[in-house]
Amino acid sequence: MNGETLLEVDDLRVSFRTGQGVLPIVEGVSFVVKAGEILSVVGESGSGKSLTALAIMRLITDPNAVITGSVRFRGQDLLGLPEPAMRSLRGGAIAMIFQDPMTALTPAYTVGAQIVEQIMAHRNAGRMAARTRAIDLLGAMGIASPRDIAGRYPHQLSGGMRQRVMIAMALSCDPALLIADEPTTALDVTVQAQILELILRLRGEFGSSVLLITHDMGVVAKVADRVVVMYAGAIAEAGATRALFARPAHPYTIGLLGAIPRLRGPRLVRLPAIPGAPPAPHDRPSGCGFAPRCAAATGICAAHPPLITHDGHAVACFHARAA
Ligand SMILES: Nc1ncnc2c1ncn2[C@@H]1O[C@H](COP(=O)(O)OP(=O)(O)OP(=O)(O)O)[C@@H](O)[C@H]1O
Ligand code: NI
Repeated sequence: MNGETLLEVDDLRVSFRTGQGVLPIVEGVSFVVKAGEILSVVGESGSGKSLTALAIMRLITDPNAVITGSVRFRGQDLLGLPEPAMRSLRGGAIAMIFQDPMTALTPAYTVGAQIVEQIMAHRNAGRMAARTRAIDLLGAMGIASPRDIAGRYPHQLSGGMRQRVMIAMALSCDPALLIADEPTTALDVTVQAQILELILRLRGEFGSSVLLITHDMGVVAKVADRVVVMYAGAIAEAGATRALFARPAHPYTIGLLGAIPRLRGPRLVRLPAIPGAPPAPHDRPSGCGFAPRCAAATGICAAHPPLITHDGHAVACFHARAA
């Protein structure tokens, strides 16, 4: 890891024009992904994780979407890039994989043919060379008989195998950045672990940076170097995974980690998952989004807490636990 900044997201905002006015969803998110690192964005459903990723990739197609802020990849502003240039980045220097690989795979072609097409479209490779590389990649994904799998159609493969194929396809053009949105959520636990191992190995073997979106703190603990915790469209807390797990400062992170053991009678029990649910986008409070669910909330939380960074650990909470 050389620590160089690869992706820089600054005050990213995504809103939608609706009949009732403009609905903000992503409300000013900033983070960087450094070369060779795995950064995880974690948060409950509806916190704006996927829209953040889609905005970075310029894949929000809703004509009512309003996107502001800046996204820089290797210093280049992606939000202002002409679409043809953006298209050649996608699947090239920046690749994305989704929860459901079927959305990215075409049912009518064998998976081998799709990887070959991808390689030929983004690199100056002939069909033979592309085919060799496709087979090599499938092998590198831990697929025991890559030639056999390359000849199959997506629907002939298991969910875990399809996810491997999609990762192989994403890596086929040596992306500097892989954006993975809940890549293991649809898989059973064993396959989940295998896919995470695979993502972890990518950095070593391919040198890719990874922006990994998940709602699972266990996944974060396993693979992420740094983590961004999102709540109701904003960053609640961000920092190095180890520091954040050792000393979570935001009540939401503390809740996510189940980190406050409480004495109940003679037994030490963990608090259950955070009671309540995140606010719907049209129901978000004007101040701290977490306040309605927060045991520490007071009057001051009616204001929006600024994200304050200290030693690389950022927290947006008036009642942040001291580090
Ligand atoms: N085109 C749209 N118009 C209006 N609202 C939208 C649109 N697309 C998404 N949203 C809303 O934005 C919110 C955030 O969505 P997003 O998919 O980014 O959340 P997420 O954090 O990825 O959640 P999950 O864990 O469920 O994937 C959701 O409440 C969703 O309903
Ligand atoms: Ni999502």
